[in-house]
Amino acid sequence: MSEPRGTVVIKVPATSANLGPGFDVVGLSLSLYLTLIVKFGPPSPDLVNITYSGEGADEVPLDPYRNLMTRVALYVLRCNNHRSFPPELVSIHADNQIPFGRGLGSSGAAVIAGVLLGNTLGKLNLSRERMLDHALMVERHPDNVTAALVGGFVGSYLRELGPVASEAAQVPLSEVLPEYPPNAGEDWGLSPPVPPLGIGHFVRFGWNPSIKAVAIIPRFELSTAKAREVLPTEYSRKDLVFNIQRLAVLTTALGQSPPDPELIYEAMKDRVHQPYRTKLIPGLPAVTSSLTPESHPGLLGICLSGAGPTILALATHNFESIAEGARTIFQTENIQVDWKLLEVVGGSQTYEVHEN
Ligand SMILES: Nc1ncnc2c1ncn2[C@@H]1O[C@H](COP(=O)(O)OP(=O)(O)OP(=O)(O)O)[C@@H](O)[C@H]1O
Ligand SMILES: N[C@@H](CCO)C(=O)O
Repeated sequence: MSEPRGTVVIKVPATSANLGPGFDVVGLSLSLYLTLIVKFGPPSPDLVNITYSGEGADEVPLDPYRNLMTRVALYVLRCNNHRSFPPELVSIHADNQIPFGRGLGSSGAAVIAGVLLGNTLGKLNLSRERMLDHALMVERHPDNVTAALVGGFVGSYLRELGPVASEAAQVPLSEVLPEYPPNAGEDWGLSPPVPPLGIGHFVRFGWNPSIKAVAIIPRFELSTAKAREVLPTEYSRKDLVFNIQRLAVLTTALGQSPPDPELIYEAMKDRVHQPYRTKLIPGLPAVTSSLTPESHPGLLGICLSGAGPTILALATHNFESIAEGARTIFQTENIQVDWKLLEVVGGSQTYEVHEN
């Protein structure tokens, strides 16, 4: 018989996607965490008890069939021949530092936490690549989930799939993540849409550790879904070339020592998503154009974080003055902000805690 399990901790970082020109391509993992404390005990028919503290604690569903993390865990379990949560699972406490709907990857962190949870509960030993496949069936753009899983400054692409795998990867999310367990007597079977192999591929770029991230966080939420609705479906060649040129430079420039503010500032400009999101985030163009390395020494570049509304300023010093500069501009639009100085960190971790 295998050893009874005690407590497992799962820790997933926040992420900032896009970094300006890398829409749906690059992500950066940052030092705010979603932490799960998962407790096991003697087998019991009772459903797992979920509790939350921190960001989102007053709005997140605690029913394991409605909560995003446990629904993802259940999806991973069902894809790997486990019908449900193991009877030894007693409780999950989530402590969350990542604000919801602000562009700091809260949903990506919840999805990765769910994948790691499913992997732990089913003792599946999935490889990191296979875990990413499962995550990409839920969050279909790879930037946040890849950075949250592997950590650092990461670029990723989705592989073009053949017709069969392509169909499997396009199933509606409601089928990947059904909200409810089957009614009594019904069986939802063991045939969820299993992810095709090797959907996502990634590479980690160099990062100069003297570069920190100032996150300027407006006090309003903007859902990623809403911020994607305003984007066009077609772009001019001029705008695409503008972004590709900058992204190519940025992926190396942020690893160089010393970092070159002139190079990075221009390389963090974007024409694919930020201009269209301005109508949802008053003050965005003024903040990204008024704060420069000349006006605020130490600033390297500034952009929208993920789908917004958070602004991400990369800098080596002078953090408070950069954040206050952004605050002043947002105030003219009647938007209040909070700001945090964040470090670029490693990826997700799962570890057992042995209690005496
Ligand atoms: N820890 C969590 N547990 C359960 N649900 C969560 C958790 N974190 C986020 N969510 C869900 O994800 C939603 C936010 O996701 P959304 O994609 O809109 O924004 P985001 O991930 O914070 O920002 P971005 O994708 O731009 O970085 C929340 O409103 C909530 O429904
Ligand atoms: N690349 C995504 C990140 C948000 O999750 C977007 O900008 O919509």
